[in-house]
Amino acid sequence: MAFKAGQNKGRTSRIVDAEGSTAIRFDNVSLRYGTGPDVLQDISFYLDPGSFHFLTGQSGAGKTSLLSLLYLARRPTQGSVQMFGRDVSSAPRDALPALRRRIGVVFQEFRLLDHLSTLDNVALPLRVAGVSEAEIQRHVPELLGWVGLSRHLHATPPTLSGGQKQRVAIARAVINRPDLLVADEPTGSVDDRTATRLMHLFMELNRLGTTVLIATHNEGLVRKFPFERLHLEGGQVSVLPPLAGWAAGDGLFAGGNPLADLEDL
Ligand SMILES: Nc1ncnc2c1ncn2[C@@H]1O[C@H](COP(=O)(O)OP(=O)(O)OP(=O)(O)O)[C@@H](O)[C@H]1O
Repeated sequence: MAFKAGQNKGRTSRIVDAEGSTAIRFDNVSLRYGTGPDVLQDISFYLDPGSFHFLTGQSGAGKTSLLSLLYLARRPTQGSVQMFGRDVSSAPRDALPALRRRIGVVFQEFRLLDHLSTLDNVALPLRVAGVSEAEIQRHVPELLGWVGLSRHLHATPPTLSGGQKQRVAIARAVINRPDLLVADEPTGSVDDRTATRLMHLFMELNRLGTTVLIATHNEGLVRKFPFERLHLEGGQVSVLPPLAGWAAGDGLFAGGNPLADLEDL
């Protein structure tokens, strides 16, 4: 599959594996809002480059807060966050836009631009990166087809259902094949069958080298896929083993490309 257009050239200084993905390291990170209590309390963890994790925890446990540190919307109150081979928590403000372009984000509330079409929303990261219009017209409809939105290329977000908007948001997050994908409840507005198919899209992205972290309340999904869980509780984090009882390659993809039937959505 080729849902990006030549974006990996000229990148340097990362903790990388052979695929060009990134490692994540939190050291003694705390986060609080204003004068409130610590939402994250002195947490430390390391995620391998090219890994795939679920982020779990009850409502209010701090999942969105942790993701906001990863997509560089906030800095920790204490501690350091290492990504792309550097301490991003102390990176100068003018370094942040370039770092953010390497991160795909699916926001819980989608954050689509209502005045732009589906196609133009998804094309945004490519346009920012200077990808040619010809490539955009080739790649964006292809990806929107994979997520089942071929018939909605020119629709604007206010005319779409919640599940359709969610798939536009997912397409926008993955189109540029980011080094890191963080997704906040990315299957919260779709049915189980579509959720499973979207997981296949994330897994395909991961296979191509992207480090993936998916926050979810959907225990059925967590039980279905064999990924470790970064679990938040009481401001603390633990890395827990997969809930699914099968190993990657055991048969989920038997019969070919898992993305092949996404067009039927
Ligand atoms: N902007 C903010 N200002 C003040 N408090 C906040 C802010 N954002 C989150 N919080 C608080 O931080 C805590 C963690 O919230 P967060 O949204 O990170 O949890 P969550 O695990 O993502 O929850 P959910 O599963 O319901 O989305 C909550 O107590 C919440 O009220």
